[in-house]
Amino acid sequence: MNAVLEVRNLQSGYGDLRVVWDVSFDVHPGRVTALLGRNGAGKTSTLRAVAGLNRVMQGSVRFGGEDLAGVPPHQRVRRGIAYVQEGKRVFQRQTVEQNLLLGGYVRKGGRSALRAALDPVYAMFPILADKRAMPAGSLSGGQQQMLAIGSALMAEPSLLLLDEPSGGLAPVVVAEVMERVQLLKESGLAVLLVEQAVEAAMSVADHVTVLDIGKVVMDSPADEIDDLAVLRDAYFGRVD
Ligand SMILES: Nc1ncnc2c1ncn2[C@@H]1O[C@H](COP(=O)(O)OP(=O)(O)OP(=O)(O)O)[C@@H](O)[C@H]1O
Repeated sequence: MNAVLEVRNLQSGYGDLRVVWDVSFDVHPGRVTALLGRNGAGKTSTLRAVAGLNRVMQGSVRFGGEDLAGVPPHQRVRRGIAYVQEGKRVFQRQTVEQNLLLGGYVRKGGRSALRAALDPVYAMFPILADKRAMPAGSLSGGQQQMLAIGSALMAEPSLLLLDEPSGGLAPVVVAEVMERVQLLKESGLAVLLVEQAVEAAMSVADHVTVLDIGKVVMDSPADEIDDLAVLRDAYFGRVD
């Protein structure tokens, strides 16, 4: 199947500061591309460029075959790109359901369509249905991460950008979050996953792109990486 997202020779950064120097990868429907690399490698900056929050200085970001140059962030959401930022961005005082409804604000079709969109999200995350009337701030860290993802899904995206969903969570909770990512990809969603937790990312990844200092240092189908030591070499450079 054709790639839904094609990033080619991307250069991007903050103001005039360039931190992404040459990054290319694809994301396909029903597949997870994992963007890995050590702190400061440029992973978040790359996601932000795809979401339209950082300027593309060179290269291109194409979504559904169209170049996104000049398309502002909110229109990218409308076109089907949802971005779950690092650090569980939920509205703490609003209920779970209010958070989800806010996530669907870009949808067309009025109130009834918005409410109907809740059903598949509750089916994917039954804990959110159980806690729908609770303030989001009363949820555990893992549940808040599920809520952040659920809110993004309310916009009915075809591409989900996930920035470090494992951040600050216990390993058993990370495994639960990754199980949901697995289900999402099986439902046909294209997922671009940024992670520090390599093993968690590898549990769902179909393709792996490793960045260092804003450049791709390794690019491989996940099933060709049978030894995580290979990834470690890509992270820290071979000494042999
Ligand atoms: N708002 C900003 N203004 C200027 N420079 C920034 C900004 N945010 C990040 N940077 C710099 O851009 C570089 C890449 O950071 P980025 O956050 O993309 O890396 P990362 O791979 O996502 O790492 P981490 O997991 O630590 O966030 C780093 O050198 C960082 O200091």
